[in-house]
Amino acid sequence: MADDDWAQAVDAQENQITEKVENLKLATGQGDAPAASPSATPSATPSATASAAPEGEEGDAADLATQSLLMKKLHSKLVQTKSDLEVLQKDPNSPLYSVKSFEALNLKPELLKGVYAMGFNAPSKIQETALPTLLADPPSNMIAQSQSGTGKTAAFVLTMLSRVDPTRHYPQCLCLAPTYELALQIGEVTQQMSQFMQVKIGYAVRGERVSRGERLTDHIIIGTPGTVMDWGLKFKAFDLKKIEVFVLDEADVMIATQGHQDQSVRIHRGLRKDCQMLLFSATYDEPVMRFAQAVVRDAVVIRLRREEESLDNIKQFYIMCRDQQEKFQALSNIYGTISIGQSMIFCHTRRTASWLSEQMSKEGHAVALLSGELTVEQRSSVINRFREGKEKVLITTNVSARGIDIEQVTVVVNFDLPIDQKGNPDCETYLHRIGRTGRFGKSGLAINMIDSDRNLHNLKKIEAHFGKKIYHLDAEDMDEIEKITS
Ligand SMILES: Nc1ncnc2c1ncn2[C@@H]1O[C@H](COP(=O)(O)OP(=O)(O)OP(=O)(O)O)[C@@H](O)[C@H]1O
Repeated sequence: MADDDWAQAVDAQENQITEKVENLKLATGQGDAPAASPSATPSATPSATASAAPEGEEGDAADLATQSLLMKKLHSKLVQTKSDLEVLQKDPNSPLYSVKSFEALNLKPELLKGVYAMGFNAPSKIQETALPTLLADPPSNMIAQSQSGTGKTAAFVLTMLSRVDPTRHYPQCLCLAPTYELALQIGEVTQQMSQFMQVKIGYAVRGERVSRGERLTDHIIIGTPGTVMDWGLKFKAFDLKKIEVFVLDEADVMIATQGHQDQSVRIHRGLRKDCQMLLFSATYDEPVMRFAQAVVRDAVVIRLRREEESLDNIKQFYIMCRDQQEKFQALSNIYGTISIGQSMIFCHTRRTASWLSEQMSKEGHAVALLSGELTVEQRSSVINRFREGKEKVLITTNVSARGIDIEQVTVVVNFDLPIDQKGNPDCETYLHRIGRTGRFGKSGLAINMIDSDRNLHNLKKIEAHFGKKIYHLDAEDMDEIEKITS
């Protein structure tokens, strides 16, 4: 949809629902705005406690945001990738620069010092190509996509900090994130990187207020769309026309969050045409691209492909069972017969996952349970313990484990097959769950527990989809079980 169409649609919607939205805003907790209070002022660092995922079992917008936050917290190190970088620019003939060092970017010395203080020695793969373009003059717009942990946040924070003028005391950079917690994470990175600069960061998130007539003196505003819209458009606490860099982070999560698209487009319309617009996303599909095109014109597009997952090094089996109890029995036989390093077991619901974890613990297995009712902090601690090998078995639902990479896992058990909302086999999730067990030349093992004709039918569909045989395994036959690892 063209920018103007978007704008018209947004206006029409705005006229119809202004009042309803006001009411809704007060009612929703997720990353949105309180009404302005006449007295309070925004503090520099609001305290945050990450919330647990909502009750629903499969992913909704809030859950996507929780996943993103978890990823951010887990990535204490850069994800190194060998995958290809794809660059699309308006003028394919214009030269593309790439840098191998931060010095080559001619950063302000105090910013360079901050980058090194964070332990960054050299730019990551996406930063090598993105940063020269991001920092060049006149500024270019950019759409950048790459998986979590590859250095996107650091790239746009560096861009904001290199463009900000700390001697001018008004907001010059604006960064939108889908939730309160994600905004705070970006703020933390900004604070660290600017530790040798005199830069003030303001958080336009729920719980932070501006008083009527107040003019913000922060240099960088990081916030959620609803609050930013209120501060910028309704209360005029800062001038959108003075923003030099506008960042939309987590575009894919943003899209899934009700109302954020419209609010972002409205904020965008208040900016100057020559404001540098940047959009970052971990995925790059139709809705993300439509959103991107609505807010970022003539952008250089940089994409880092995800490393391919394949089933080539993975032996796949299925076991027929009558019911859940029998599935557990079969699992017990397998764990009792072959020596398994670390394994992940996927269940369809939280209830099954916690039941199974209880049963396995009773049998003496060191089991970790990763489940949706844990807070982000608790989840990242479960994952870190498992990574360190403190537990050998990680039992989880699909939602809780989405996108989590644990390289040392060699066995994946589908206690329940992955299915989509219509009950059809979810081949992509199947590949994603087990594809990582056979990476880097290691051989992996995938075991599927089947307890109905429907499941068997789904399994056959998965088999046909990938063109890779899934062998039947008799869980009562110990000799046969022993052979699966040979
Ligand atoms: N050039 C670099 N050298 C070393 N570490 C880096 C570099 N750039 C980023 N990192 C670190 O790598 C981790 C991931 O970086 P970053 O958060 O920027 O990635 P991201 O792609 O934005 O991930 P997410 O989408 O989860 O936010 C962070 O711990 C960050 O401090």
